[in-house]
Amino acid sequence: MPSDPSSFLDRPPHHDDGSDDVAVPSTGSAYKALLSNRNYRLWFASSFISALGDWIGFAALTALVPALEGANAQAGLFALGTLLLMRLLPNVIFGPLGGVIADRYDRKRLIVITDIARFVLFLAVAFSKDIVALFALTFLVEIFSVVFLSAKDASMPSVVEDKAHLSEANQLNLLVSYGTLPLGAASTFIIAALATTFDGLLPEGTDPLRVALVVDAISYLFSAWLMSRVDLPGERERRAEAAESDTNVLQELRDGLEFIRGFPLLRALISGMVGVFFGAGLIVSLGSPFVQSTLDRPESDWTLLFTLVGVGLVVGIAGLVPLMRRFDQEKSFTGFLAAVGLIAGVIAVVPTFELVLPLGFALGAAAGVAVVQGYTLLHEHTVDETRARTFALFYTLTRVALLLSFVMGPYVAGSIEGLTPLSGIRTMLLAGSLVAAWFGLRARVAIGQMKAEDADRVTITSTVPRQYAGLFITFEGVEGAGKSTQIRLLAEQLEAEGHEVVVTREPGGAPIAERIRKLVLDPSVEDMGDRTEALLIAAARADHVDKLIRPALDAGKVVLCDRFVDSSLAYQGHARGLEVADVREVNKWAVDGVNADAVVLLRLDPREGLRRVEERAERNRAEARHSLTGKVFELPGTFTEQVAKDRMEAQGLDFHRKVARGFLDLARQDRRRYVVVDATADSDVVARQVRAGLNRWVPLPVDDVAPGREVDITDVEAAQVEAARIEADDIDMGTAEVSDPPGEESSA
Ligand SMILES: Nc1ncnc2c1ncn2[C@@H]1O[C@H](COP(=O)(O)OP(=O)(O)O)[C@@H](O)[C@H]1O
Ligand SMILES: Cc1cn([C@H]2C[C@H](O)[C@@H](COP(=O)(O)OP(=O)(O)O)O2)c(=O)[nH]c1=O
Repeated sequence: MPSDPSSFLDRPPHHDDGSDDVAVPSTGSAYKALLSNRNYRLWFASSFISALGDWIGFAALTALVPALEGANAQAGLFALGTLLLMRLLPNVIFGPLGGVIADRYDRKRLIVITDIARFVLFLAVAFSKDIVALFALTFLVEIFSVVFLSAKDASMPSVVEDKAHLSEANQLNLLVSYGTLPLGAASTFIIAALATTFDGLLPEGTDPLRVALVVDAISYLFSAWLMSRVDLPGERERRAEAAESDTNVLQELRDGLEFIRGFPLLRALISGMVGVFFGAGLIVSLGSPFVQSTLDRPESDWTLLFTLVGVGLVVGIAGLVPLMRRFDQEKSFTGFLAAVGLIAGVIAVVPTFELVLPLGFALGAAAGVAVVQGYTLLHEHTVDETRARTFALFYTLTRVALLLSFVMGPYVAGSIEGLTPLSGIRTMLLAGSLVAAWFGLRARVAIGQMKAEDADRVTITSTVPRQYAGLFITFEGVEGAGKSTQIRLLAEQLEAEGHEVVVTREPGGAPIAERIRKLVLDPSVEDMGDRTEALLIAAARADHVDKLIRPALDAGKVVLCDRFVDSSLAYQGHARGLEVADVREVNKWAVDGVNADAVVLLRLDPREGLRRVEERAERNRAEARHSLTGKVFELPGTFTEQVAKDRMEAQGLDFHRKVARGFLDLARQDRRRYVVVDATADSDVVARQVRAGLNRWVPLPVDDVAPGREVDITDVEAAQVEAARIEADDIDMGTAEVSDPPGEESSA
C-alpha cells in the first residue's frame, strides 16, 4: 500500500465517544468561545453578509432572466439554463486555480479585493438591460467568487483560536452558506415587494427585482469592509513559505491532485460528497417539473417544497450535527449520505404532494448533517499548506457534478418519457437517488476497510534476532500521547518479569545531552534554524548513546527510551520540512550503529495529545502554587518544564499533525520494527497492548508474574540514575518522593 498519511491511524477509532466533550465542555460554550473572539466575529459577519447577498442575487436573477425573454416560455427556460451555466462554468474552469491562488497570496487581501470586484460587477448587472451582457457579467462575477470562496474557506482555521472548536466553526460556516438560502429568498421577496410599493421613487419601468440586485452589490461592499478589519494570524509566515517555493502554478495544481490521490480517506470523503451533489442536482433540477407536472400542483407549491428543504437543511445543520458528535464521525457521515439517497428514492415514488413535503424536510436535514460532517472531516484531514487546493478541487468536482446533473436531469427525463414504467421525471429522480445512495455506501465501505487495516496493525507475533546482549525499545508519538506513562508501566511489567530495565529519554538522558535539551526546548530561544535544531538534537543523541544506551545494552539490559531517531525524522524532517533522508543520514552518524530493536508508536490525535499536555500543565501550575505556599521553593527540572510550554509544544496544531503523519509514514515503511498502538484507551489497556505487541522481542512469560511491582530502576552510572529519576518525576507529576525535600509537607 502506498503511504497514506491521512488514514485513520492518526485519529482514534472511537474519536467521538465523547472524548471531544472533554476538551470542549459543551458545544454551547464552544460557540460562545468562538464568537467572543473579535477576529472570528468579524470574519463570521463578513461571510454571513456576502452569503446572504449571494442568495439574494441568485433568487433575483433566476426570476429576472426568464422574464427578460417575455412571454416565450421555452426561451425563458433556455435563458435560465444559460444563466445557471454561466454561474457554474467559471467554477469548473477556474476552481482549482482559485485554490492555488488562495494558497499563494494574502487570503485576507484576496477576500477584500474579490468582494469589491463583485460589488462593482453586480452594480453593472443591476443596470444591464442586455441579456448577453448580463450573462457575461455573471460569468465574471463567478470567477471572483471562485477565488473568494477558496480564500474564505482556507482562512477559516486562522481565525479560530482554539483548534478544538474547528468543528463548531465549520458548522457555523455551513449554516451561513446554506442557512442564508431561505433568508435570501425571503429578503428578495420583501425587497421586491417594497420596491413595488414605492415604485414612485424608482426610474420609470424599473423592474423591482433590480433593487434586490443593488442590495446584493452593496452586501459585497459591506462584507469587504468587515473583512478588512480582520487580523489573519500566521498569514505572513505561510505566505513567506509559499513564496519561497518557486514551483509554478500548474505544478502546484498537480501537487494538489497528487496529494489527494495519496489519501484514500480524502478520496472517499470527496467522492462520496460529489456523488451526493450529483444526485441532489438531479432532484433539484427536476423538483419544479416534478411538483407541477407529475404531481399537478401550482408553481407556488414548488416554492413551498424548496423552502421546506431549506428549513430542513438549517435544522439538520443546527440541530442534528451537535447530537451526532458523540458518534463515529466517518460512519455517521456516510450513513447520512446514504440516507439522502434513500429519502430521495422514496420521494420519487410517493403519489401525493402531502407526503412529499415531510420527506423534503427530512431530505434537507440529512443533507445538512452529511455536508457539515463531510466538510469537518475534510478540514481535519488536510494540512494548512494544501487546504485551499483540496477544497478548490472539492468545489470544482461538486460543481461539475451539479452541472452534469442540471443538464442531464431535464433532458434525459424528457427523452425517456413513455419508455419507462414510471414517468420520465420519476425515473430520473429514482436514478439520482440511487447514485447518491451508491456513493454514500461506497464511501462507507472504503472507510470501513481503512479502519480494519488499522486494527490489523497491532498484532505481530513472529520472533526476531537481537542486535545486542540487551534490548533497545524506543517510544514515539505526538506530545501527550502517553509515552512517559507507558514507559513507566512497561518498566514495571518487565521488571516483574525479571528483566533489568533502564529508562531514559531524548533529547537528554546523559549530562551533556541534558544541557543541549535545555537549549533546544527553551521557549525563550527564538529563531533557531531547523538545521541547527536537528544537529543539536543529533549531538545530544551521540552523547546519550555513548554514555548510557550502549553501555546498558552491552550489559544485557532492556533500555526503554522516550523518543529517539524517529522523532527527529518526524519533527525535524516531516514537520520542520528538512529532507528526511538528510536527517536520517546525520543521525546514522551520530548513533554510530545503535538502532532501536523495536519502536512503540502510541497513536493519538495530536489535538487530544495537546489537550492532555495542557491538562498536565494546569495540574502542575496548581501544584506549584500549592508547593509555594507550602514553602517548597525548589522545583525540579522536569516539573518546571511541565508548567510552561516548550518550544515544540508551542507549535501550532498543524505542526503536530505533520508530526503525527510523519510517524505513521515511518511506521508504514518499517512495519517489522514498529508496534503501533491506539493510545486513546485507558493507560492500563494501552499498556497491555504494548506488552503484547512486544512479544516478538520479549516473549511473554508463561506463568503470570505479579504485576504492578515497585519499579526499581537499575543504574549503569550516575547519569542514568538522574535520567531515570527525572523520568519517574515526569510520571508522577511532581508528587514523586524525589521532588520533595525530607520533612516538607508532601505536595500530593
Ligand atoms: N491512556 C491515557 N488516557 C488519558 N490520559 C493519559 C493516558 N496516558 C497518559 N495520560 C495523561 O496524559 C498526560 C501526558 O502523558 P505522558 O505519559 O506524560 O505523555 P508524553 O510522554 O507523550 O508526554 C499525562 O497527564 C498523563 O497522565
Ligand atoms: C528526540 C527528539 C525530540 N524532539 C522534540 C519532541 C518534543 O516536543 C521534545 C521533547 O520533549 P519531551 O518533554 O520529551 O516531549 P514529550 O512530553 O512529548 O515526551 O523534543 C524533536 O523535535 N526531535 C527529536 O529528535
